[in-house]
Amino acid sequence: MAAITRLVRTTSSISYLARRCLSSSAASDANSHAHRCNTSPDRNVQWVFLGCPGVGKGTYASRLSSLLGVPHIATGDLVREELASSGPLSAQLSEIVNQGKLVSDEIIISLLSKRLAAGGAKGESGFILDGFPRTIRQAEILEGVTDIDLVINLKLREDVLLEKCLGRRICSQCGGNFNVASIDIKGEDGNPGIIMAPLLPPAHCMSKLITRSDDTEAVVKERLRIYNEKSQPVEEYYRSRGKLLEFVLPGGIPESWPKLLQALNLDDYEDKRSAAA
Ligand SMILES: Nc1ncnc2c1ncn2[C@@H]1O[C@H](COP(=O)(O)OP(=O)(O)O)[C@@H](O)[C@H]1O
Repeated sequence: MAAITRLVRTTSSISYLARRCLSSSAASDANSHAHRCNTSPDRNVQWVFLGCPGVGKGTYASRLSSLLGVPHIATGDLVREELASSGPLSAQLSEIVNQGKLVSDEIIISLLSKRLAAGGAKGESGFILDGFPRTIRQAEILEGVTDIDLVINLKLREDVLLEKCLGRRICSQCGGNFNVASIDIKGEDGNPGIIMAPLLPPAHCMSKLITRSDDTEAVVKERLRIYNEKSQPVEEYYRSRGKLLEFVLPGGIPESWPKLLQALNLDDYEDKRSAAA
């Protein structure tokens, strides 16, 4: 309970800086809202990324965060930092994460509150959340304390998700995220194929690559199962509030990034920003 009260305090203190991208007619479709969203340089977005493990939430959230100048806050990273710190929660978290289960709402909200408070103290405003909310309860708590402008729901077929999770690599030195999976699925029965080139590290990272301990086949399958059970209802939660933008990834970063920017009406954002300067 204390953690939730803290989240209330920290998110309310930053929410006044947010501008609503979506208009108040919540029943309207988020896709058309997103097209009309007039992002300006003084705007601090409060966006959420949803999507299955391996879909690329981290990649696209991090790119958008650099483009828009707002922090990218991934609760999975907060959990991994806590694990690495060998703090009081670390043994308990390690068991949960390595089984592919969700950490309790209390713990995740406590980690998120601390992160938001630390950002607030540094003058951060706006955010792109990645990996939160993952349960209806988390969504309700978030909705109760702040205005989420837009929820981007990334989609990719399940066989690709598994391959992408198994191909994930992190450089133990620079922390860079890479992917060695090479996806080339031919279209069949009227369904389109999909090609995703690997995202290979530079030569100096090659010998330092590590794999997340929860990116094994059994654990990824369990995480996908849990996503369908606990997190898919969160999509419906935001859809019914007119905040959900569905985005089916057409391929790797080179094809998907420009199309995502287009869907968000951000394709000429840099030009708009320089024109306004
Ligand atoms: N919002 C959350 N609620 C509960 N557990 C979470 C949440 N975010 C992250 N976790 C925990 O951290 C793990 C890693 O999260 P993340 O890096 O987002 O993985 P994924 O690749 O599955 O999206 C999850 O499997 C879960 O145990």
